[in-house]
Amino acid sequence: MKMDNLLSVAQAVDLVLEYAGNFGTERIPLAEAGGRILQQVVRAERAQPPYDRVMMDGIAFRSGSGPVLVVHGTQRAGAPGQPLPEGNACLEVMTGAVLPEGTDTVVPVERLVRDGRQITFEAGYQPHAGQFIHRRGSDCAAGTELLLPGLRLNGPALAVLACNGYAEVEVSRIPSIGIVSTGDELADVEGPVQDWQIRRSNEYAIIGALTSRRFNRIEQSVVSDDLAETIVALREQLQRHDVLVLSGGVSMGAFDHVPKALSRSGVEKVFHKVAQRPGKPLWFGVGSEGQRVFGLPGNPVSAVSCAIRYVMPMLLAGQGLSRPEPYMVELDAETEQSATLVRFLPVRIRHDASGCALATPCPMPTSGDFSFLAGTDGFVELPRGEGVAAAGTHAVFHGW
Ligand SMILES: Nc1nc2c(c(=O)[nH]1)N[C@H]1C(S)=C(S)[C@@H](COP(=O)(O)OP(=O)(O)OC[C@H]3O[C@@H](n4cnc5c(N)ncnc54)[C@H](O)[C@@H]3O)O[C@H]1N2
Ligand code: MOO
Repeated sequence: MKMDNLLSVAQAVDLVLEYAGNFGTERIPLAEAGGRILQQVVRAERAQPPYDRVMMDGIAFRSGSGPVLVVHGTQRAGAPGQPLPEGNACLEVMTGAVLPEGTDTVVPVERLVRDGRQITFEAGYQPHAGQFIHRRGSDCAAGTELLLPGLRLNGPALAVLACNGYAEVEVSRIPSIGIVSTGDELADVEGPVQDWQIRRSNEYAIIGALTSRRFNRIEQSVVSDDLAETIVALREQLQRHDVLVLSGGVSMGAFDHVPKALSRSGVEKVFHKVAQRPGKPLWFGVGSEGQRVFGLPGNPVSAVSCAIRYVMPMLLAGQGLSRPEPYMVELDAETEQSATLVRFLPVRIRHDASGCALATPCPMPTSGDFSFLAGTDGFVELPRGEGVAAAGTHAVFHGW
């Protein structure tokens, strides 16, 4: 059958990922590093904690001394450790303070009975020697490898960087992405719109997907359905960006100039058309300087589905993240399959009482109707098959 000659989704994704490469690294201030991908080894600046540290507000004393202790001063956090005098002495201590020299045990203030400078413990209280102290180096030794390249930096990771003196951090560089909309029918988001025009929306679906994944170096541009103008615009965009994401102009129409304009701009085609619905006319190629170029089909459901299924995995792989584990969900209603095409089926996700993710199909009327899409969470990838996929079928989910 003719469709069988088309590339499968799996083959097309593999080809895109083959070209993922990486986009280099950059040093950025620590406070801007949340969500970025670490590209250096982070080592402990010194032992942590760097000193024996008091865990409770109370007193520190030498175990075995007493039973009546005399307070000789206060050891605050942020001050060098004080020596404890000989005899039945103790020091008032604060949480986080250096354990005073000569003490080995801390008793919380709630357990103390105080009379002026004299301290005894509440009736029946027996402190264990060495209690309530964070020992120097109990967290890690100096020089320990704490974080490795490839980690997505979350809050705790930023805290580890801060604690070890990393004011700047080496992370994967965010590629520069040019989003190019093609079409004479496209009008701006604001301003007048004629009866024969539509407002440009695909780039916002793509921007939403990009920025929610922290890809925020984006430039938008528009070209008309004119071959010469498209070539000029694409050559310029190729000089400015690592990745181009075009929408529209990749199917069979007399004004669908994108494949020709790309090849005349030195972009080598890797594939055109994939056995999928929506998004069959997807185009992917590589520029003369390694720029990755996606020609997304113009229909809005096709454009955003292909952005999620192909552009995002390529960008994430280029950040040094491994291929994500498939996120499986269970269909909660039967759904028609296609014998020849993989279906990207929009769904809403909910969880049953046992936590299992259930996907409610929200089939698209056509790939041009997308108002309903905003109420969905993403799509499932339904393999080719005869007839219907029964309720209970497991499928891979891709979130918007
Ligand atoms: N003879 C054939 N015609 C078509 C085929 C085919 O195989 N043979 N494939 C169809 C499929 S499937 C798709 S998908 C579309 C893809 O077409 P293009 O990529 O060439 O896109 P356009 O024709 O430029 O536009 C399609 C549709 O999308 C609207 N559009 C375009 N850009 C935007 C935008 N930025 N924001 C919102 N909407 C946009 C455009 O107005 C059209 O309605 O081709 C089929 N035809
Ligand atoms: O496959 Mo096209 O992407 O339906 O409209």
